[in-house]
Amino acid sequence: MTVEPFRNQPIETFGTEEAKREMREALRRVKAEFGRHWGLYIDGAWMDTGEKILSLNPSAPKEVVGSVAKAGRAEAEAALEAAWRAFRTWKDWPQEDRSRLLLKAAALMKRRRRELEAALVYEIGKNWTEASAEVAEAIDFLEYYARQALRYKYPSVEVVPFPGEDNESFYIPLGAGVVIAPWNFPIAIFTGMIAGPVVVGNTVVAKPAEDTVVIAAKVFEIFHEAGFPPGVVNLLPGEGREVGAYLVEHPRTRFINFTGSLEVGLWIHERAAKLAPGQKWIKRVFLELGGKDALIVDETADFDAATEGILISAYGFQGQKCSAASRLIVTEKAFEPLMERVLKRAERLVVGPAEENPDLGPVASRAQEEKVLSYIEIGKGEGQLVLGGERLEGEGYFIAPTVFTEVPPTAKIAQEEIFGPVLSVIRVKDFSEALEVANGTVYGLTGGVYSRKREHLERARREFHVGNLYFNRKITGALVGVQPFGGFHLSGTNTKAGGPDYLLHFLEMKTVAERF
Ligand SMILES: NC(=O)c1ccc[n+]([C@@H]2O[C@H](COP(=O)([O-])OP(=O)(O)OC[C@H]3O[C@@H](n4cnc5c(N)ncnc54)[C@H](O)[C@@H]3O)[C@@H](O)[C@H]2O)c1
Ligand SMILES: N[C@@H](CCC=O)C(=O)O
Repeated sequence: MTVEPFRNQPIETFGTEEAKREMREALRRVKAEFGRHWGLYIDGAWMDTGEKILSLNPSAPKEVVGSVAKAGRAEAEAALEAAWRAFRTWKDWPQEDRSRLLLKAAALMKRRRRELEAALVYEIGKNWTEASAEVAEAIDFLEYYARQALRYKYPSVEVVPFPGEDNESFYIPLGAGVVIAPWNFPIAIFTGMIAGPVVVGNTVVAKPAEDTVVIAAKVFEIFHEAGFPPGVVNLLPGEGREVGAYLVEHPRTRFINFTGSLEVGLWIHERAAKLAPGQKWIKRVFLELGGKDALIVDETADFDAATEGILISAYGFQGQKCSAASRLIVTEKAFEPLMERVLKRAERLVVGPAEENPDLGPVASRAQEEKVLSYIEIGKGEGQLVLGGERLEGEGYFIAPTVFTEVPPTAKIAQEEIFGPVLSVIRVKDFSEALEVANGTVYGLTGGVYSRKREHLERARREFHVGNLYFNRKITGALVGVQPFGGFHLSGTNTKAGGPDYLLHFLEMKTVAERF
């Protein structure tokens, strides 16, 4: 098999008239299919159930983007059964052939790129560039894991020779596992969490988040067209607490690949550790969870560059990224010049319906809106509200970019993940205190430093304890293969998605020794 070296997909910023025209056309086409219904996808076939999950447009929640059949326990059983049946043969496919299927899926995704971007705009409220970056990431996961998997081809492990014996060790897949995904990267994370285990010979039952079932169905149209054998990938939309929990506790679930909140992640960790009757393995559990990510700016920083990095990190996709900057830690001498710039730029940010490509679209759902507004109320008692702090006019879930200053490091809005367009600014006396505050939460996902002082950057490299640390740039938008992604502490098990070790999580090593 010959493949070109991996290269990241370009992200469209819609600067040209042609790109804008293409996107408007894609939005028109996706809107024309509003209300369409998809089934579950089990054992290579689409099937319906009596119940539906409706997907709403958060910019205009009266609009139904589409619906997907809702799975219950019977469908979960059927999907797991199909996945185990498929595993019997899929595990023995030559690695090149499995990789080729991912490359085919990537090619199909590229052909449908604008349509998928438009679906993200309507289903979850991403602006055009955020949508483009996410579809690019989904394609990257397919392309990257297809190539990485070739490293584990039989017999790939070097062992020390021993006289009179033939010793070999090789990797084998685990079995049928469950993928449970969040709504905030409903194509990239969803695709990546499926593609990784599957390409090395596992099979998967995938449960998308309830708010993003349409984009999940489109991913499965692509898997179907790519030609995955029946049962290798199965789509099981349903309620997390019902069908998700059922799959987590099921004795035939071999591994759980979860991305989502700390609360649900810890619950899964606990439940998956319990041996169910008939279960004969210890489930492998991967949990990629939340963040309370901090950007530090010191007095030597380029304040203009820092301002741009802060705004995109704090407000990109309305702050609904696990990597988002939700804390800004500023040294005393940097405070005034920096905050003057940040507030001047932030108050000019445009909030509106995602299809109009504003700086910020709506937050994802009514539940998100309520959660963010409740944190804003808490913040009013903890810091000084200097920008935003309110819901904006309009049908959609629009929240103004919000800034609180003089926030104590121990405040709730400086400790808990808000997952919205809210920035808590903490003033510190010097860089040492900045690092101490930055490390002072239960999370450890992303972080960043704006400084021109080499000593500060090197100190942060050693002492700022996060999985993804960025200097003099935004702290979001890790690129597949370039910045393997995952965090420390309660941010999760740090699988480093899009990194060279990711696929190993879904393999185990077998050793065979033969005495001659
Ligand atoms: N670390 C990362 O890479 C990363 C990436 C994206 C999002 N996140 C985190 O995800 C969170 C936002 O996503 P969310 O609101 O969809 O998270 P969530 O935990 O509410 O839901 C995630 C998924 O879990 C399912 N679920 C809910 N309860 C369940 C249960 N009891 N058993 C099994 N499944 C269950 C949901 O239906 C959904 O599919 C944020 O905390 C964010 O930081 C982390
Ligand atoms: N990997 C994404 C964040 C995913 C979590 O929401 C980033 O790097 O910004």
